[in-house]
Amino acid sequence: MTCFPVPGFHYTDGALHAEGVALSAIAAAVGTPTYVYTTEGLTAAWRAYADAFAGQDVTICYALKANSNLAVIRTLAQLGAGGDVVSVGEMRRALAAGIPADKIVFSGVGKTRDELVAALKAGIHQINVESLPELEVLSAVAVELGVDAPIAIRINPDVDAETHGKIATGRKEDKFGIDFAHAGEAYARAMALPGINPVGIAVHIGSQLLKTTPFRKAFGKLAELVRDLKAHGVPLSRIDLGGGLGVPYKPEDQAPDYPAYAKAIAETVGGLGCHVTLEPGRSLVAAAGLLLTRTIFVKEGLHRRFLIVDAAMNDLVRPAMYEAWHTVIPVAQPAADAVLADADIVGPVCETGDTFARLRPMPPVAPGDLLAFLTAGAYGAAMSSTYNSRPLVAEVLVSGAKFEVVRRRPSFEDSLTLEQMPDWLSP
Ligand SMILES: Cc1ncc(COP(=O)(O)O)c(C=O)c1O
Ligand SMILES: N[C@@H](CCCC[NH3+])C(=O)O
Repeated sequence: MTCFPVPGFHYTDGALHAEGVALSAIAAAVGTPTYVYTTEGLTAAWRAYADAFAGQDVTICYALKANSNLAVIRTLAQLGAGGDVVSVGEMRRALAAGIPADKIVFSGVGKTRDELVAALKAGIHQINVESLPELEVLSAVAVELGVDAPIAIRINPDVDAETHGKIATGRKEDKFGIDFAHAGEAYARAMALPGINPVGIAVHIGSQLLKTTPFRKAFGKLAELVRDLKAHGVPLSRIDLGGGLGVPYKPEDQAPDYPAYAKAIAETVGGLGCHVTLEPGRSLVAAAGLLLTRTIFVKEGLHRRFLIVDAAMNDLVRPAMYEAWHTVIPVAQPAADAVLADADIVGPVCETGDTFARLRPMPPVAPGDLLAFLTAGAYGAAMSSTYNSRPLVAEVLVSGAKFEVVRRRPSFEDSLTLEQMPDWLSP
């Protein structure tokens, strides 16, 4: 899978379409900036997992943090996905979108007592515990509620995921999980505590991994640990291998090899008699979404040509936050012989970091032209904000020739509803 074309997005009759819908029609109806997701893209991403793991006993819990739009979650839930959640808000979204409680895993380094109470009351499949203090609080809460908490302990395997430093999570200096060396101690405590049922073990080494080698390394270490723990009487029956499989963002990026990933899992943890859970986020939703934006101005500077668009870092923060690349293409298909010229593609926010691309070879673009930022379905809308008092970006889901606004753009009045003026400032 390269970043374009991908299932769901294509040029037809010189115009970029999402399935059977012209993106210009969505822009006319909904305005810009708007995220557009395709059912076809979501389904294709799901199928890649289903095909790779056919015949293996694997549950796929979609990591809602990548895109927590209810319609996106429900589309994946209807294909068979469970959910991986990291807050009570995500847990409630998963339930509201139709994911049954017994297919929900709760991850995260800092769950509050209230969140643990909510998770136990909802009767979810598993809580992935990341520290001894969390284990103690969970035990107390479970005893209070009169239930047993099914848990996995997240282990930090000290493996470099070979990804961007800000999204690597499995090195010893990272905040996630319990050190490999303290795993035995953690399980001994879990076995001794009332209300704790230590059924599983978990690992997640990072995000946007394009190679299988770091996974193989981490899963191999985990397998050794599982054998050792089982030999010491820990009743492990579940292994949660997290998410992390990447997607090609740049045309030259090599798409991850799903069969090799499935093989790495089978060959490392396959023979342990444990049920395997995966928590993919990005790889299920990234390619299924694009950010549709309109060019406001074209500014010819002395040193640069700037395409100033109506999307900004508050709508898609990945380039500002991780120097991430998103391929940008015009909605009107450029002529085959169009001459490319370098441009900086920037948003209106008052930060130099509000730059989506520097010196990007682009075909001719005029004010008013629509552009699409590809591979934006993951960590796009989910990380959007209202910085500079810009309304939250709208989201649209397409299915065949139909499209629907699945999150509307808030009005200015909506944006004021959470604020109030103290009496002493009344005129
Ligand atoms: C515990 C956990 N599971 C799953 C994911 C999903 O990762 P990705 O979107 O890279 O598949 C993350 C985010 O990196 C995570 O922290
Ligand atoms: N937000 C990151 C991924 C973080 C993964 C969460 N653990 C991105 O956009 O690439």
